[in-house]
Formats: sequence, C-alpha cells, structure tokens
Amino acid sequence: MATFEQKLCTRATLPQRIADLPKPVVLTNGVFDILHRGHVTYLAQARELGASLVVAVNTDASVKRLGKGDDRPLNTLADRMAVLAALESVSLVVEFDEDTALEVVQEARPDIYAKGGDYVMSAIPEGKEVIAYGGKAVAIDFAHDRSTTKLVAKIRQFG
Ligand SMILES: Nc1ncnc2c1ncn2[C@@H]1O[C@H](COP(=O)(O)OP(=O)(O)OP(=O)(O)O)[C@@H](O)[C@H]1O
Ligand SMILES: O=P(O)(O)O[C@@H]1O[C@H]([C@H](O)CO)[C@@H](O)[C@H](O)[C@@H]1O
Repeated sequence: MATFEQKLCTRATLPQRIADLPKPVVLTNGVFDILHRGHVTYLAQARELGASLVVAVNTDASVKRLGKGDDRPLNTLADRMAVLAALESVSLVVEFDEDTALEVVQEARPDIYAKGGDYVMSAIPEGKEVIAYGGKAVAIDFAHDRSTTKLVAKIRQFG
C-alpha cells in the first residue's frame, strides 16, 4: 500500500482519526471527479485556513443523484479518494453517501468548514451547522476558471 493511502478513512473511524489530527481542523466536501487546477488551488487554500484538512467525497450513487449527467462520475469513488489522498494539502479522506455532507459535519465537528465560492455558507446545511455550533464557515473565491464538466465537454469535442 502506498503511504498516502493511510489517509483514507472509514466513516466509523472518522471521529478518532480527527481527534489525532493537528488543530484547527478544516473540512470540505465534493465530487472531485477529474481533478483540475481549480480544485488543487482551492484545497491548498482550505488547508491554509487551519492545520489539517479533511475531504469528504460523494459516493458514486450520491454523485448520480446530483444530476451532473448519466455518465458521471467518470472516476470511481475509490479512484477519486486515492487521488485526493495523494495531495500534500489533504490530511484525511472519507466517503459519504448522503445527499449533503451535513451528517459528516455533525460527526466530525470541524473547527472550520470550507467550500468553493460557488456556495453561500448560510444557504447550505453544512455551513449552517458549523455556524450553529460556533465554528467558522468559509467560502473560498475561485482562483481559476476550471471545471470537470468543461473538461469533459472539451474531450468530447475531439472524440
Ligand atoms: N475552479 C475552481 N476554483 C475553486 N474551487 C473550485 C473550482 N472548481 C470547483 N471548486 C470547488 O471544489 C469542490 C468540488 O467541486 P466539483 O467536484 O463540483 O468541481 P467542478 O469541477 O465544478 O465539477 P463539475 O463540473 O463536475 O460540477 C467544490 O467545493 C467547489 O466549490
Ligand atoms: O462537488 P460539489 O458538487 O460542489 O459537491 C456537492 O456539494 C454540496 C454542498 O456541500 C451543498 O450541500 C453537497 O450537498 C453535495 O453532496 C456535493 O458534495
């Protein structure tokens, strides 16, 4: 097993694994189907908000329910998690099968919840929850105009 795979974490062990991380802990969530520059910049900025970064990743079934397209995700959960775990900015990677990461936030109780600037913190369940228990919710501005959907469209153009 590659060393970075030690960052992969089950839901059952999440609270204990978080207890062992340097504080403050930042948590974010998402699909991360084809990783791009926007993602890695955003994750590095999220990590800089604290001392550790936990990434909760949508299962393949929960991605399907998000309506990004019948062919999504292109990369399986196991592959998306492994790629994220290999990043220097990332401390732990966990999956979630619910429609939102609210339950993960309730189990993990991060000091800081971060999401890309396409979300309004006070409008999403994860942001509301962190604010309610006295944590911080931070929307990080987009540094690069990139998206997995755009990349897929570009690839299809030449297919
Ligand atoms: N270009 C970007 N800059 C900064 N943050 C981003 C960027 N793209 C996505 N993010 C953030 O990364 C997280 C995961 O995003 P997501 O997987 O939805 O990326 P995406 O490329 O927009 O995907 P898709 O095109 O499939 O919707 C979200 O919190 C999102 O806000
Ligand atoms: O990668 P995405 O599409 O930005 O990730 C989604 O974020 C949603 C957000 O946290 C608002 O609740 C979440 O609900 C969804 O399950 C995806 O993780």
